[in-house]
Amino acid sequence: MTADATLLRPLPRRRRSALFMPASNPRAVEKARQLPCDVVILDLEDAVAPDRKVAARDTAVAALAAGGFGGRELVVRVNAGDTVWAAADLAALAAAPVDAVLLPKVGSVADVATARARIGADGPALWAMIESARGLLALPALADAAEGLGLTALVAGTNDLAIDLSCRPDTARTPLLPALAQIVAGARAGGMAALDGVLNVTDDAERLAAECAQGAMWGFDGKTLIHPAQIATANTAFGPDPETLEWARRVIALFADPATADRGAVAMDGAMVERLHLEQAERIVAMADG
Ligand SMILES: CC(C)(COP(=O)(O)OP(=O)(O)OC[C@H]1O[C@@H](n2cnc3c(N)ncnc32)[C@H](O)[C@@H]1OP(=O)(O)O)[C@@H](O)C(=O)NCCC(=O)NCCSC(=O)C[C@H](O)C(=O)O
Ligand SMILES: [Mg+2]
Repeated sequence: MTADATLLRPLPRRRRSALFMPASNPRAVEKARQLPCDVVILDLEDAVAPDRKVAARDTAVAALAAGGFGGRELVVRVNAGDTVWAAADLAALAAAPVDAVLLPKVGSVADVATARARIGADGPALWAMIESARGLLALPALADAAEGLGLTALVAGTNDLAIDLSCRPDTARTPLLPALAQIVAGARAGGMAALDGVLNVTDDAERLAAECAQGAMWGFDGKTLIHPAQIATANTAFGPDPETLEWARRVIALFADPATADRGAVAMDGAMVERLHLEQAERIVAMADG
């Protein structure tokens, strides 16, 4: 790839922190307009009781129309395709001012294709939760179909996944790690973003920091969250640390220097730096700048 071609590639959005909230909770939705999360996810699925589903959908649509979320990316998680609410959820969001619609319990390309048919070819981008064994097995096919279906992000649903796999996660999430790696690989293969699953515990800052660092290490762009108190930790963990940012700025400067600008590979601090690192460095700086 040439340097010019590199510059033509779109930069990804910052998705360090993606806060879920029940769309049926107007207080939480109101609060989200001021919170420092990158993504707001209004939930119509598991956080909403069956008898409040229709009201929650109406509240979500009204909240989107009212706006006031600033630069935060706006996402609505609808009910699963095999539920009585799915078709009406998607119809209500087809022309809504929403950045993406998150589909839970995706187990096949057909699940996404059905949602795309219901919401329309010109409807919002679709995101898919991978939270079952079938979802994991569908990842290569989902990566291949992503562009055609407007599928732009994969989200790990670690609660449902642990139940479906019948595994017993420890605090280090040991039995889930192969699945998390598969989700990141599927997302990258399909040109999609990858978001890590939630931590249900809201009063253990050390555990949250460790889980965010783990998600960042495994390649996720950010983490889905359930409480405002989790946002700052995710923003720090998924943003570049000062050392990485400094490295990136120096790589950019190196390739801008007339003495080395026409080189493919240069030595810096006793290590090889190539043009692929220049692209990486430009992305790191762009993400840090927001
Ligand atoms: C987990 C909670 C039920 C806790 O609620 P609560 O005890 O009321 O929290 P606090 O009293 O500490 O709240 C303090 C203030 O913060 C606001 N708040 C709380 N949570 C949120 C939120 N998520 N977004 C916005 N604002 C929030 C409260 O309103 C308080 O405000 P104030 O009145 O001004 O003091 C609750 O946090 C909650 O409902 N969280 C989200 C639950 C959710 O959306 N779950 C679904 C997504 S996760 C999932 O489904 C997993 C996945 O599918 C998988 O399989 O893994
Ligand atoms: Mg789930």
